[in-house]
Amino acid sequence: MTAGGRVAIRTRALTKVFRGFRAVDAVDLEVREGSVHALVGPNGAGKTTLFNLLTGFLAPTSGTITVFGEDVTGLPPERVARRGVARSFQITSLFDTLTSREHVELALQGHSRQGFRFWRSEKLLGRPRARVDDLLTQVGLMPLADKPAGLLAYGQKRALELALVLALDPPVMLLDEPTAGMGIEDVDRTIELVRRLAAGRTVVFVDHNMHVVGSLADRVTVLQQGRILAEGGYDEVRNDDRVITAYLGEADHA
Ligand SMILES: Nc1ncnc2c1ncn2[C@@H]1O[C@H](COP(=O)(O)OP(=O)(O)OP(=O)(O)O)[C@@H](O)[C@H]1O
Repeated sequence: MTAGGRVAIRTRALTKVFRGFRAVDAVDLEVREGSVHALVGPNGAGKTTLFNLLTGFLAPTSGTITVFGEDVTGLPPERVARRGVARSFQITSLFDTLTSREHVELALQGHSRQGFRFWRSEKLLGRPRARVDDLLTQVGLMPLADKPAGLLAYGQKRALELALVLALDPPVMLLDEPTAGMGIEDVDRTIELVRRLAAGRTVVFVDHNMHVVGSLADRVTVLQQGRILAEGGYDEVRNDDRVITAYLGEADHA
């Protein structure tokens, strides 16, 4: 989790307009290599839209995105992924009848077919079985490797999602609400898991749970109405009056 000298992701004046509505508005974001960076903000602040822009799932209306200094603005997701940025997928993309092992095998096959050649570990390519076991072990699913995904508990499915993004071995990992919908036990297990997965890579995540943000993030960017409202360490932004007001405003409207 130590921040390196390089910038992993940088955006300049990044903007996404939906039919005249500025969902992301002139955002200058800097994610340092090796950091764990949280994106937070009230509902509708633009977190998901920003996430989709960073991973190529949406094309920006204007502004630029660079990954390790290279311009990726407007590139489709698979080409952004090839530059080292991969995101977690939600449970909705799991196949009920396939086992955890089969999911991970598929993810690894997709990975080698698309040729993520910048960072793949040659040593591991000849040992797919060992690699599958290793990934399942990392997320704690080895004992359930041969159970169909449809029969896994909610927290286990979320762990499988993490295994699938890890299969890509991305230098930059984007996690969309990794603890959403979890009970406290699964939340704490996931915090530990993400902390381990973050070693040696850059992680950007969106989460509404401030316990998760406080436990994991080296740096927090607070968005409101598409703009950066505040940025800094967790304690710094938590005590920022503008942030408190933004969240109180949300509670008022709830
Ligand atoms: N495809 C779209 N077309 C029109 N408006 C959109 C679209 N996607 C998002 N928006 C709007 O952009 C704003 C930001 O949405 P976004 O989902 O990025 O916010 P968020 O911070 O992720 O919110 P939440 O915490 O509720 O997930 C919202 O007002 C939303 O209604």
